[in-house]
Amino acid sequence: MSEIVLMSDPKVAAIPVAECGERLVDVRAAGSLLVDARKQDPADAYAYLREGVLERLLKAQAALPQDVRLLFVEGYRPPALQREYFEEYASQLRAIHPEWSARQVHSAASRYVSPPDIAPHSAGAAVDLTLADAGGRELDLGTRMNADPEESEGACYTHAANISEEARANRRLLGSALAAAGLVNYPTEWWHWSFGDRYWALVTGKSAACYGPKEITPLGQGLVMSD
Ligand SMILES: C[C@@H](N)C(=O)N[C@H](C)C(=O)O
Ligand SMILES: [Zn+2]
Repeated sequence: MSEIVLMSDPKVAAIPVAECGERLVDVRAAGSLLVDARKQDPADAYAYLREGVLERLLKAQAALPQDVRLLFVEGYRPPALQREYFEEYASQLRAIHPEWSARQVHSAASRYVSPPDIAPHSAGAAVDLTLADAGGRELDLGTRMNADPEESEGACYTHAANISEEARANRRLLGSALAAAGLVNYPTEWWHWSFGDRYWALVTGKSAACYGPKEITPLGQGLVMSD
C-alpha cells in the first residue's frame, strides 16, 4: 500500500486554487440522501456542499445496492470552527506528548483534523459520511464516525487491520461507490471524502484545486459565500 500523505504535507498546501465560484447547495433539498443532524449548527451550514460534490454523492448513492443508503453527517465547516477543532485536538496531543515539537504536533494533529488554511470542509469540498440500511440504521464500519486515532487504536484508518470482516466489507462498499463517482478518501479517516479541493487535486494529479476555503453568511433560505 502506498504511503499516506497527511494534510499537513507541504505538497498539499503547494497546490494552487483556481476557484471556479460554484455555489454551495443544501444537500437536504436533493431529497434522496439521508442526512443526520448530529453536526447541525444554527445556520445549518453543515448541510451545505459545492454543487459538484453533491452531484457526485447522488451518483454514488445510485451505485449502491437498493437496501443501502449514504448517511450524510457533515459537509461545509466555517473556517473558525475548523480552527477550533484543530486547536482542540492539537492541545490534546500536546498534553499526551509534552516532549513533541510544534512541528510534530501539527503533523500528528493533521491525521485527524486538517490545518485550517487548507481545510477541504471549509471549501465545501469534503463530506463526512457513512452507510445505513433502508431503515436509516447505521451499518458497522468498524469505529464510530470521528473516532480519533488514539481512541480507536488506529482503527479509524481506512485500511486498518483491527476491524471485523463485516466492517471491512462495508468500508469497501462505501469506498467503491464514492471513488467511482470521483471522490477521494483521506486514508486516516474512513468517513472523510472530498472532490475539488487541494488534497483531491494532489491525489488525482490535477494541477490545481477548483474549490478554495470560503466564509459564508446566511441569507434568506440560503448561504452567500465570500473569500
Ligand atoms: C474532524 C474530522 N471529522 C475531519 O473532518 N477531518 C478532516 C481531516 C478535516 O478536518 O478536513
Ligand atoms: Zn471530514
